[in-house]
Amino acid sequence: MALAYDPHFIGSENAETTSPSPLVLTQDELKKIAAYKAVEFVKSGMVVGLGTGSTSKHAVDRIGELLRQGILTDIVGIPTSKRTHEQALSLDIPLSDLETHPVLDLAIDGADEVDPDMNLVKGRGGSLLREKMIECVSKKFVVIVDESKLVDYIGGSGLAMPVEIVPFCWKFTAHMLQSLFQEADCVAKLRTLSENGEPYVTDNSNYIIDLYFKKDIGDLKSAGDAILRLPGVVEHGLFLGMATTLIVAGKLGVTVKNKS
Ligand SMILES: O=C[C@H](O)[C@H](O)[C@H](O)COP(=O)(O)O
Repeated sequence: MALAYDPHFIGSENAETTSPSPLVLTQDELKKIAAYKAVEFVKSGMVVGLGTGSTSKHAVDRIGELLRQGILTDIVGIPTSKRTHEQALSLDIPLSDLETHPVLDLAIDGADEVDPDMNLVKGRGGSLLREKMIECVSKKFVVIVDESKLVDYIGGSGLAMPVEIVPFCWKFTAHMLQSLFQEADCVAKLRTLSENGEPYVTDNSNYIIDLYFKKDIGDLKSAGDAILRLPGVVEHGLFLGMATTLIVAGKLGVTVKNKS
């Protein structure tokens, strides 16, 4: 049986706290706990980047709830995807964009992988470009994950590292990407829709190539730079040195780690 969410379960910053109950929390409950903890960083009057994905969804819901209760006021949200835009609209969160607010006070978002230096892989939900544009101009970027997202090294989950590319001659770009990481035994795959096998199209009308590595890709900055040098590439899902705070919810409690 899953435990009902208890906001008082969360402990203080930089401290590991234990759950008052031996019952096992579901992964979604852990995501919610991390998200609610992150929303404690949101103060009235802030411009806040609203992330995308199943973890961020809880944070956006919570911001909407606190606005409705009048606990938060004068919040401006900058959504990182069309999906989050719709969610925020449904919650009456006032929205704006980077052209009006080129600097954000805070952004909260999930991640697909987090390494010990707080480098991230993002974009398995398809929203990496808008996320990166918004999160790289946020004074504080709070990353929220359940403990399953922690890896020893980037690529360590064996799951995809997404790259957003233009649709024009996508097979060529996929081939170039795969060739770039031959030494890591990379396989590049076009992301497709499970329903009909058609290419997945991002909010920016692009495609996504998912890179799978069998070996460590080595220096992450060099890897990211090499990807960006390929002309058909728009952006990649490596978010290096961007996270300022990491909130991890695990079976034993919540950890808040700040960038050193
Ligand atoms: O494109 C999706 C985003 O980068 C998500 O933040 C990331 O995939 C994590 O998503 P979730 O919280 O659903 O695991």
